[in-house]
Amino acid sequence: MGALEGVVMELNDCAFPLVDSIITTDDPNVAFKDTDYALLVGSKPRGPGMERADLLKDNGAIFTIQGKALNDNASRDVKVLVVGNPANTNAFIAMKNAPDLNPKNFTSMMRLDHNRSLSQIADKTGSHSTRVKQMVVWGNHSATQYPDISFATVDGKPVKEVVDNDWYVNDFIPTVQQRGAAIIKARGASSAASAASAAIDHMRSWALGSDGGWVSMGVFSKGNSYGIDEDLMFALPVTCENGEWKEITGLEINDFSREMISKTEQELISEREAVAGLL
Ligand SMILES: NC(=O)c1ccc[n+]([C@@H]2O[C@H](COP(=O)([O-])OP(=O)(O)OC[C@H]3O[C@@H](n4cnc5c(N)ncnc54)[C@H](O)[C@@H]3O)[C@@H](O)[C@H]2O)c1
Repeated sequence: MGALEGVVMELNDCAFPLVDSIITTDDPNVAFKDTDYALLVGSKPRGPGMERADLLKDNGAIFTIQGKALNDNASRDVKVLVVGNPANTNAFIAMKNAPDLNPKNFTSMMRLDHNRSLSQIADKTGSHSTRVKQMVVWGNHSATQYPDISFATVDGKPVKEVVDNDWYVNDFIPTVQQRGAAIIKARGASSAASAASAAIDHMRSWALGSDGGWVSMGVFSKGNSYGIDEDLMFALPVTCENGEWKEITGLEINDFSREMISKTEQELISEREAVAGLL
């Protein structure tokens, strides 16, 4: 709680025009009272020698409590963004522990992966990230994620016509998948500014709309149009309008994409199995 006081001092010192007051608490029932936007960032990092299943369980305990507190206290229209890793499964646990809230209110952060993809394409093609459209990242926020350029355009041209397939498969995909690790290696600390910026992008699109633009969000997969397991928190291509996200349906999935989507789907299914006791 001492460190939190320092955070509040910094927030006050930013003199943000929209900050009215700040409540500090370690009680989720107080923190989530009438909450409209919840950014769940706190989670336990993976320690040396820690198995993935142990990490899932330890973090699962955090997100069970937060899901219940959101269920009992938050606004019925609350928008929840889970950033803390493993973000998709943590969001899934929170959602399952909030049965009175619409599952569509829970999302996990894939926007950083989406933005990383835009930036890599812009760099490769000598364009700008704002000129890259219709990017899709499927699946889990992990090394199995599938950054898919099948529908993407740059300066109005299909990206697939501008870059060669070898770069796409052997350079672009692994670079985006491993970007988090590359940043840790270079900086000695995990991505912070880019992650915070992506969280703002995610919430801004969700709340204010994406103007028809495609964005990637980890969302509840129930009823998805791509044959993906219907009980996962899975990154899909969406547009946002009127405070709601909507899946982009009807995209043609080729064999390569199907294989990549299936791989990340299998990982999420195994994560779900590891936390079955918390759901
Ligand atoms: N989805 C993404 O794209 C993405 C990107 C960047 C970081 N992340 C993840 O976001 C998380 C936060 O990253 P960071 O760099 O700020 O890590 P950090 O270690 O600096 O901060 C984690 C915070 O979680 C808090 N915490 C620990 N246990 C908690 C609990 N039971 N309840 C609430 N809070 C608790 C810790 O006190 C700490 O302040 C990590 O899990 C990281 O892997 C995700």
